[in-house]
Amino acid sequence: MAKFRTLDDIGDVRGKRVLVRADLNVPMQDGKVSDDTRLRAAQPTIAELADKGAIVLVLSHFGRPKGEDPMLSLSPISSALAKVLGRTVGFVTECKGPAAEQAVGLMAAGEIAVLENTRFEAGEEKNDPALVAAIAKLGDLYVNDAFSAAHRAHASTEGLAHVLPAYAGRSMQAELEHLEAALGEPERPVAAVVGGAKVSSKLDVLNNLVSKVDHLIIGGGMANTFLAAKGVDVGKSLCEHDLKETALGILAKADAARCTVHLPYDVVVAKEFKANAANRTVNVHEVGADEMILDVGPAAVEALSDALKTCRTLVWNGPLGAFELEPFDAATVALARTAAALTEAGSLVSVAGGGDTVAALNHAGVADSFSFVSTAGGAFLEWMEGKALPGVEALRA
Ligand SMILES: Nc1ncnc2c1ncn2[C@@H]1O[C@H](COP(=O)(O)OP(=O)(O)OP(=O)(O)O)[C@@H](O)[C@H]1O
Ligand SMILES: O=C(O)[C@H](O)COP(=O)(O)O
Repeated sequence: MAKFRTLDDIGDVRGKRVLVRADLNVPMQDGKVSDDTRLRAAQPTIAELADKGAIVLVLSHFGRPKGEDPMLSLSPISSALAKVLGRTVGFVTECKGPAAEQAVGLMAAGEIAVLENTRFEAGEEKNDPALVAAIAKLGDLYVNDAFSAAHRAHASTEGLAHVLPAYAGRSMQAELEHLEAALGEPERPVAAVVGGAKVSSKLDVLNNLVSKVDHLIIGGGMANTFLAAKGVDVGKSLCEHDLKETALGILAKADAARCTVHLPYDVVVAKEFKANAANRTVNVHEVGADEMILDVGPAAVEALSDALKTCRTLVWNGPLGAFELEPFDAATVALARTAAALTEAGSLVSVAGGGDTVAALNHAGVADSFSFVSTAGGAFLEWMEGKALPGVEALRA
């Protein structure tokens, strides 16, 4: 970490406007934050800066909006952040421009405000210098505390670091230190569990991961795409049919790299995507045309647990099933508990990351038993692949 400027190097911030890029992209259910891990991760940096008299302006994206979308406003999340911090948090309805400048101009030393979703701006994901300059007008200093968004070279995650004095926040610093300690030189065999719903963005990662791990356990929507690629009829399951060729390429690469790929052979299916939907456990070849695969089946989970017992290191991103909807949480909970028990027994180093993955581990009651739980999903996987993360690189001293 010596290569990065941190809050230890930031000097006197009293009265200075500090733009803090946090990751407030938290899971929501029924309009409420269902897991506040990322908000708690943002707390040390925000509190430290506010206590030192800075005017703290929190920047973040939320979801993947196409332009302005009231459903993806950060307003409700700023209230949740206030609860976590135990402090008053204001909300500014823009992240740049005259209205934002006026609102920030009225803030006093030690006050905190969240600015509106940076992805409402077309220039955010393009890292547009004009947007970078407009946001930079609001601040004197920039602190990046969003390791989980550091794989994006966006205006708020990368561009700002080039135009304002830039520092790593406490959460960013802790993530980099812990990941290096746990996974810098992982003990083999290494298993990776990759599940969840972001199939297209994670397929790229798998392509690189197969040459680095000994066991690749594929679950969630990811598994459906691989099963379909192998000719299985997955019915109405979440599946990216246009990526079947890519999936086959990954399987071939895994084979060449002697990486064992584990795909479910029994699955839990339902006709509706809702809690307690009528369901049945079937062989993957027996999924009905009107059914969805919502979880890995119990026989496959037992085999996965056995495979895990032979491993020394585990990296986990993405739940094995639709864990928010009981009983489709069963596979994720069972494998998480096996991993936690192995970690507690000292035979496994377990590192997990991902917004929903962390929520799933909390749901299983085992997050504290893992060796390290990262707030990051995609960024965590790219770090694991050995890729340079633009948001981290831009902070190098
Ligand atoms: N078989 C399935 N069908 C539909 N959705 C599924 C299935 N399995 C898992 N999911 C959904 O995947 C979502 C989580 O996927 P996601 O890829 O976002 O994981 P994550 O841990 O949040 O990683 P990241 O931080 O990279 O987003 C959950 O909402 C879960 O319901
Ligand atoms: O949830 C995440 O992994 C981060 O917040 C990044 O979100 P993104 O994948 O939409 O860029």
